[in-house]
Amino acid sequence: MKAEARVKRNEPLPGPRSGPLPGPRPRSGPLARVTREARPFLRARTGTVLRLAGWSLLEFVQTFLGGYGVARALDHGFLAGRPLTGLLWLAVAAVAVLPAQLATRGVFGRLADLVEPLRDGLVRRAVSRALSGALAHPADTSVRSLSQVTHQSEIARDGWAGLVLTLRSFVFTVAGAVAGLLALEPRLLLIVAPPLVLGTGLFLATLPPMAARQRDYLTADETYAAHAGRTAADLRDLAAAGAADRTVAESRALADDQVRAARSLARWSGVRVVALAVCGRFPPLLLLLCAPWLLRDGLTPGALVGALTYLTQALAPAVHALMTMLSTVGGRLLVVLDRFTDAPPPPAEDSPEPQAADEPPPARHTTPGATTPEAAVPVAELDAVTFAYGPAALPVLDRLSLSIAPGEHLAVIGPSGSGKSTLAAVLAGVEQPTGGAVRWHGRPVRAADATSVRVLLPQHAYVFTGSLRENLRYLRPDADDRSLAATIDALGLDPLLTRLGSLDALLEPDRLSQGEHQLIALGRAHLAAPPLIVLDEATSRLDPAAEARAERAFAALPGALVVVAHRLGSARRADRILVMDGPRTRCGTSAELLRSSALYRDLAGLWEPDDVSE
Ligand SMILES: Nc1ncnc2c1ncn2[C@@H]1O[C@H](COP(=O)(O)OP(=O)(O)OP(=O)(O)O)[C@@H](O)[C@H]1O
Repeated sequence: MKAEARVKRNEPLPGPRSGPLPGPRPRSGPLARVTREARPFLRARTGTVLRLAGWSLLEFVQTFLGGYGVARALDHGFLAGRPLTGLLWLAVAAVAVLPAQLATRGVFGRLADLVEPLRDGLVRRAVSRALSGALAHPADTSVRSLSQVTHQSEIARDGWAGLVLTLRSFVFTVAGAVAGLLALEPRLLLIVAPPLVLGTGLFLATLPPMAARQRDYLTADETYAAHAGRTAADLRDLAAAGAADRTVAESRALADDQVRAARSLARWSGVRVVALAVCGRFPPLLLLLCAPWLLRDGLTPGALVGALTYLTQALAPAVHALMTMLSTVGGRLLVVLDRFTDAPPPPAEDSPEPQAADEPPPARHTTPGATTPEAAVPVAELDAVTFAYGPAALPVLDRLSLSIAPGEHLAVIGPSGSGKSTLAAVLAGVEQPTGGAVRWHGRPVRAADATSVRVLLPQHAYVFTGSLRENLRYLRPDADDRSLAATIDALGLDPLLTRLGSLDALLEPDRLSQGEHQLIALGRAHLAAPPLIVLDEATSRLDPAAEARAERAFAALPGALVVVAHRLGSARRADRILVMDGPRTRCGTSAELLRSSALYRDLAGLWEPDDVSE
């Protein structure tokens, strides 16, 4: 069933074939991709486009009469000594505004037929993709799909509506102005056309690179945000694993990428401003410069003023509106539409099958409580430790004393908020106690000893882009292949290794399940084999059998193991159990706790029977 549900890489998205932007993602720029995919959408709506054009003709008439009326009012009216005729022509120019208002109503009526199908198609596509993604990546939650169904499809709809309105208005205004200039004096076109064509050409030339830069910028921004989010979530693990420097270097490189992308975008924006100036400001300037020569050569003053009316009242605002629209909303629209043309994510291989945990627990290297000189010194010790998250806060740990022998396996249990994670952090030296003392090997905790004495693994596992070998050897760079193989075998990492192909194949954290993240982090700690390992929900994404296997693998190491446990089975595997219960906190074997701790009796009764079975 699983194999059937897979989605092939670059397979066309399921969903409406006639909907907008169908098909796989070709290897071209975002503008070319979106244009190619938009063509069939527009072709299917030729009738709507023609009706929009029909209404827009009224805008053509308004523009044409705006300049022509002024020219005639001057030449045939006021300058010819016929003020009434002049006023009549001005009235014609003014009345032409009324049908244009009618056009606006008609245009808005038709607009919905062009805009809503786009939105519906995008939503259908995003939902299809989310469903395919969910089948291919059952463990993933797709924030992107949610954003596409809601936010991004709305941006696309609004952007598309704005673009249609502006583009339509631009085309008919320019056509009206050109027709007016031709009617007044064709030579006028020769003067204003070159800067118009040059500016428009320059502007159009900036579209593809701007679109690509905009996408680069967005990608750099998203990559940085994703990295920052992961870093924040894994902060404790990063600190515990001594990966701070590496993380800072990665963040810096990503921030540099972002700055580079922003600079490049800004450079192209500069070119666009120049295009706007050439297109909008140069034509009236040129016309004024040529005015003396034109007037001497027979151009009437009315035609000159009419031409200036076209350039300043119609052309310049239309060019400005179009360029502003394209560079703001247009850019966003392009990027959003391009995202919808993305191929669905490649399928995850089948997750590793849960490992059977039927092998007997391996022999322990060190017996807790043994009387060797080494065992006499606890690997970690809390001496009347008090810890509060602020001067006025109630202490989470209140004069807690605890001693962990080398090789001992301790499980920590308790209700939510009872302080299990806090204890793990204090024990691992990540948090400093407000009172009492924490000692490792009988000595006060020193930051310098951190990674050599203990590894703390919280729920969010730290996995970086690189090979499996690099990830596993992170805390022990000199580990040889035999040790690596032993760790892989002990933790059940073989299915992942088989899928990757080799220890040196590139491992991309985003393509791994959360369980695989945890297995890699566990493998790293296992290979390092420090004197103390603290697992704080570090196996929460593993099934009970894989969790049991991991805990047995750690228990087989010579170091001590402290596990914040959420299953009774996990607690029962330990040599001792610490029940966090405020002033009634108790520590002992399961049999002892059944007698001494009411909370343990309750928890043991509440936990599922199959938790105990393995
Ligand atoms: N960074 C923090 N700042 C302030 N209070 C905190 C902080 N972290 C934990 N606490 C509080 O300290 C108490 C103990 O939290 P802790 O996370 O150690 O409990 P827990 O037993 O591990 O809980 P859970 O099983 O839900 O993870 C809780 O009341 C919690 O709200």
